[in-house]
Amino acid sequence: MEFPFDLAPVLGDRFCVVDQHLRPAGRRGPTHRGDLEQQLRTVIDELGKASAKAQGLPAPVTSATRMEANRHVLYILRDAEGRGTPKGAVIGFLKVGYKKLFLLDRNGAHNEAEPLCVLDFYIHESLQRHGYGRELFQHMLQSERVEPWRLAVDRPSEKLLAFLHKHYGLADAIPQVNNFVIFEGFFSNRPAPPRRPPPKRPEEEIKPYSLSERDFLREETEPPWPFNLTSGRVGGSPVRGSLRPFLLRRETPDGQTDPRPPDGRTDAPQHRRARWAALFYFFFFPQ
Ligand SMILES: CC(=O)SCCNC(=O)CCNC(=O)[C@H](O)C(C)(C)COP(=O)(O)OP(=O)(O)OC[C@H]1O[C@@H](n2cnc3c(N)ncnc32)[C@H](O)[C@@H]1OP(=O)(O)O
Repeated sequence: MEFPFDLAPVLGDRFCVVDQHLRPAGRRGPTHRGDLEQQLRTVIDELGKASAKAQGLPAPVTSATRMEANRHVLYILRDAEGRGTPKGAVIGFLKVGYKKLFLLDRNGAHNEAEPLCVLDFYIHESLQRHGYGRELFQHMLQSERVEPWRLAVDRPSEKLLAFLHKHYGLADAIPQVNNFVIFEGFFSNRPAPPRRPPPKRPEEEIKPYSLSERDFLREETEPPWPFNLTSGRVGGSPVRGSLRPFLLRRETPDGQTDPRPPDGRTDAPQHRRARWAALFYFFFFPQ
């Protein structure tokens, strides 16, 4: 949608956000320039008219005057590359605002709510179905920090219903008695989208396979004396005992079992059991 003036100074950024003060956040230069303000009013009025025409409405629901009278937010998408015209063009707009509404839930119960509402949405006819609507909608969702299923939509057109279904999976409308449409999930505590994974931790030193690590595991599985006497033999249950020869004992050349650990340490199981026994007596029979 083209205008007879350069749109860059009027709208500022490619995504231009306008509230009731009609002063785009990204606009550079002097804040009060009468010609720019007038041009912005023209842009808003013309966009409102084009949207009304596209929807077959008798009068625009968006105009500069209506913007000033309400606390709505207008997201305007500008063709920043100025393709075809050096003055640039407007691709479309999306208007949202909070409204107090009585809304029915799935059980037909009335709920008072103040959701963010989609009030007017338009992409120029020549650019529809090119993904601009989604780009604009997505920008709004991020700026307003709202999930799509928390929105109420004011009398959506067939095109908008198809759009919401396609891009956000919103299809299951909860019937209302007013003109607003809400979707399944509006009242639910649906979880927020998954968080970004935490930053990767710096590489840790890779620990070599070592007996000391294995000792720690073994001591955890074996209770101290006298609680390890239940299996009928000193040293623990048959299950734990079945692993023991491979873990702790070695065959000596004369066929006897060497109770020392394979690394030559003298911290054999019976020594540890003796220490546990001493501790047990110290605590339970201090005299
Ligand atoms: C609360 C309200 O504002 S209600 C009024 C909504 N506005 C209108 O109906 C005005 C006319 N329509 C438009 O301005 C636009 O089509 C919008 C704003 C609804 C969508 O913007 P677009 O840039 O076309 O959307 P985008 O390209 O990101 O997504 C395309 C999808 O939107 C839906 N869609 C867009 N145009 C149409 C269409 N003519 N017929 C059916 N579905 C359509 C479809 O799901 C389409 O996907 P598809 O092409 O695979 O079928």
